[in-house]
Amino acid sequence: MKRRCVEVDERALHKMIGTIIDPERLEDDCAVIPCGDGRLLVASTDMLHETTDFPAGMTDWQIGWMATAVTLSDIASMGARPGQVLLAVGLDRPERLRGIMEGARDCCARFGAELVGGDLDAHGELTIVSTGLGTVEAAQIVRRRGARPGDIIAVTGPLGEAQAALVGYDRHWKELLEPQPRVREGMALARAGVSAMMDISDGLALSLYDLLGVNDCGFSVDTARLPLPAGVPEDEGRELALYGGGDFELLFCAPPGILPVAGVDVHVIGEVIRERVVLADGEPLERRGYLHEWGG
Ligand SMILES: Nc1ncnc2c1ncn2[C@@H]1O[C@H](COP(=O)(O)OP(=O)(O)OP(=O)(O)O)[C@@H](O)[C@H]1O
Ligand SMILES: Cc1ncc(C[n+]2csc(CCOP(=O)(O)O)c2C)c(N)n1
Ligand SMILES: [Mg+2]
Ligand SMILES: [Mg+2]
Ligand SMILES: [Mg+2]
Repeated sequence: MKRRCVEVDERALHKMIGTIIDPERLEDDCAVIPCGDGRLLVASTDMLHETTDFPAGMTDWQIGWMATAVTLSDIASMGARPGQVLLAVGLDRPERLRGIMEGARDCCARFGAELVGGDLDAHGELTIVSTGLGTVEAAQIVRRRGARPGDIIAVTGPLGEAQAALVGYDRHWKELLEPQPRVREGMALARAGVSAMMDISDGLALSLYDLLGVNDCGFSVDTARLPLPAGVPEDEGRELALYGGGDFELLFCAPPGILPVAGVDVHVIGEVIRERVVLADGEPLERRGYLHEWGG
């Protein structure tokens, strides 16, 4: 939530969590758990609330879909195959449950996962926590750490569409409300040998800073190369693409030689550099995006 006087944001609180659990655990979109014979389990859990995540006019089916899609997107970002999803629903009105569950089931089915459990509670504000499990060969997992100078930086699709819908570009309403996790793309990119990957839930700029936080190199993007939301004037589109949240495309780095990757829409937007900074058109990029904040 945006507040005028910001004292703490979620990234600062993550640092505190890293004094309580192993900080390396916080470096990726999912927790990574060995499960024998060279395979890894990846697990993600994400909480969404009516007031901050479910815009007015969204159907209950779309709410269930979105809550599931955000978690499958984290699994995709590790190059993993989604397996199971559990949905915990803090329900404000009982008649909403069927639509929410059907949306979650349909999103699971679309991306090869199965809805296998969850929890149910009465709650003043509709709140949904989705938990997803996936699996990946240890040799194939992709983490946020691993970028190397000279790698290209790329994304899997247009940026800023969800935020464009929020500021009134109705043609992007469906992209905002029914995000499509890049599950097939994540697995194909992992097989192709990308060096680092994450999803862009909080906007490109914050995501680049997340990569900066766990790599020993920097990230330089060329704003003229950003895939912009259709139907938006270019300057505004660039602003939405850099700082808007809710897109759920994959952001990755890769040795240039692995491109193209069959069946994946790849937009190269920049290059990994030696200096530990995030640059846009050669200037330091503002660290701003969809960030939960607590103010005084
Ligand atoms: N309260 C917490 N306790 C332990 N680990 C946490 C906590 N919150 C986040 N993490 C871990 O920190 C890492 C990053 O989490 P974060 O929520 O920033 O990523 P994300 O789920 O990809 O982003 P978003 O929530 O915007 O979709 C993940 O590995 C997550 O499991
Ligand atoms: C009012 C409103 N603003 C933005 C969005 C897009 N959106 C959906 S999930 C998410 C981030 C990940 O969530 P979190 O970081 O809370 O896990 C974002 C930015 C929306 N649906 N509604
Ligand atoms: Mg993520
Ligand atoms: Mg999260
Ligand atoms: Mg977030």
